[in-house]
Amino acid sequence: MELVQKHCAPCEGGVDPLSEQEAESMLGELNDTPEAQKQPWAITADNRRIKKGYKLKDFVEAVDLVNRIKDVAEEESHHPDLEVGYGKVVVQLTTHAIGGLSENDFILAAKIDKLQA
Ligand SMILES: C[C@H](O)[C@H](O)[C@H]1CNC2=NC(N)=NC(=O)C2=N1
Repeated sequence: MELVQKHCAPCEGGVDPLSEQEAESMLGELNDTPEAQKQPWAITADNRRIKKGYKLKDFVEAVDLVNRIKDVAEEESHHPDLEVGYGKVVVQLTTHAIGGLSENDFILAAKIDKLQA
């Protein structure tokens, strides 16, 4: 099943974060879409987060995207760290309960990519 069709599973710890190899493999799947061609997601140097910057027309469009991210984050009970500026939204995802990356991060990332106009 594609990442975008899956749903975030509750994660309360007790499992290992994804290994570097597992994370790289999921990143490949996440970036293998038209939405990710312009600007791909990247794994941060500490291997604990994935990150992507979206370019928008202006501040209003950036806040609009944040509002749509809010809805999907609440639906999935998984929440990104967001930085908003004029014409930009930077999204970072990690799974706090395990101190690193889980499949939930990649699922939410795939759903956020679909929100772009
Ligand atoms: C029970 C519920 O799934 C957790 O409290 C969620 C809430 N949102 C979350 N969001 C993110 N990004 N990481 C988490 O570990 C997390 N935990």
